[in-house]
Amino acid sequence: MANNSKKTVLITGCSSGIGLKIAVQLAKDPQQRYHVFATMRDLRKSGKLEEEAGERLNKTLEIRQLDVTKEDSVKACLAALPGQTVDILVNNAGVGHIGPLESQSMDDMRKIFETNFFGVVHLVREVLPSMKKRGSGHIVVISSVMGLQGIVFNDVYAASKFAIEGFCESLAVQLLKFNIFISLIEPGPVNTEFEMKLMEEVSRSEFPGADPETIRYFKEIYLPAAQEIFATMGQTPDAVAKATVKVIGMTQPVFRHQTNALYTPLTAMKYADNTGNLSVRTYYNLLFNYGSLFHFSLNFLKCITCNCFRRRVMPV
Ligand SMILES: NC(=O)C1=CN([C@@H]2O[C@H](COP(=O)(O)OP(=O)(O)OC[C@H]3O[C@@H](n4cnc5c(N)ncnc54)[C@H](OP(=O)(O)O)[C@@H]3O)[C@@H](O)[C@H]2O)C=CC1
Ligand SMILES: CC1=C(/C=C/C(C)=C/C=C/C(C)=C/C=O)C(C)(C)CCC1
Repeated sequence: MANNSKKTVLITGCSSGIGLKIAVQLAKDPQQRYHVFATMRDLRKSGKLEEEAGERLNKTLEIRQLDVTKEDSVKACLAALPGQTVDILVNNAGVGHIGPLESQSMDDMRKIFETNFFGVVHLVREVLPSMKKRGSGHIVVISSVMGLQGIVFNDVYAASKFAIEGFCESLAVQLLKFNIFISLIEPGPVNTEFEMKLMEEVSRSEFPGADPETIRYFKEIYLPAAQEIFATMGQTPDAVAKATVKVIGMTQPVFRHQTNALYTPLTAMKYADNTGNLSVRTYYNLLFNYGSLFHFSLNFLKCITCNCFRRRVMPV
């Protein structure tokens, strides 16, 4: 049972990756400020979390079942919490989706939104009344740099993260009146099972409905470049969890936090040029024209922030 002096934290998607690490770091907080309910949709996957929680298991960390796309599961999980209250809600559960748009079914796309958008909306809607009544609360969302800047062949995934950013940006203003904070954590690439799941899906698909030229761009240009980006600038889930735990510990939590400083020049481009052409054309050039020149090494990040590159991308 949660100790009254501790804050109750509910985290979604704790079977692996970022969610698992946030749960463990909060449960091991040196000041013992948190009682963590680490949830997952399939309890058969609890082994890794149990192992990492160690002696904190069933003390400051309890594991519960929760599928964010299932109404009954959400209701049952919240009803079983001590006092049916959540002080800090961490919406981490999410699924990726890549590939040519023409080969994706509408059903596949809806499933991405069911988890990444409606899954969050549903939980927020459920916890809000009691947070408002108590005049306190913190809602954390693991969004993405793709909630700020789209990436080629990630069209629907990026759209789901843009959607949640718009939702939070709108809601945050009203909630401040109730002393409830929202924080969007925006990681760049993170080396978790997320990417492995995508690669596995891609290896099984023959991309029905997509033309050979698009399939070639996806497989021969995008995929190797993306893999190199993960290898060169990918963060560990521990690093993203550490940044999230820091935001959770703030007395006045920030609304946005990008976890990867190497990636910020890429998200900043759209604010540097209102027409949007700078970012669209820079991504185009990085992918199709300068790939071999830059080898997608970290140096390109320095390069795209310099004026000579800007003049080449946008000649007057
Ligand atoms: N990895 C990356 O490069 C980045 C990831 N993110 C975001 O971080 C979050 C965590 O991803 P990450 O740790 O990398 O990936 P993982 O695949 O390791 O973790 C995703 C977690 O979400 C769970 N999940 C998926 N669908 C549901 C559902 N319907 N209900 C409950 N849980 C569900 C998974 O459970 P199960 O094991 O059952 O599938 C898993 O526990 C996601 O929101 C993702 O969009 C943001 C930026 C970059
Ligand atoms: C930066 C960059 C690329 C890839 C970026 C990737 C792959 C980002 C992944 C982010 C993730 C996985 C976020 C999850 O939410 C390209 C298009 C290869 C080329 C141009 C520069």
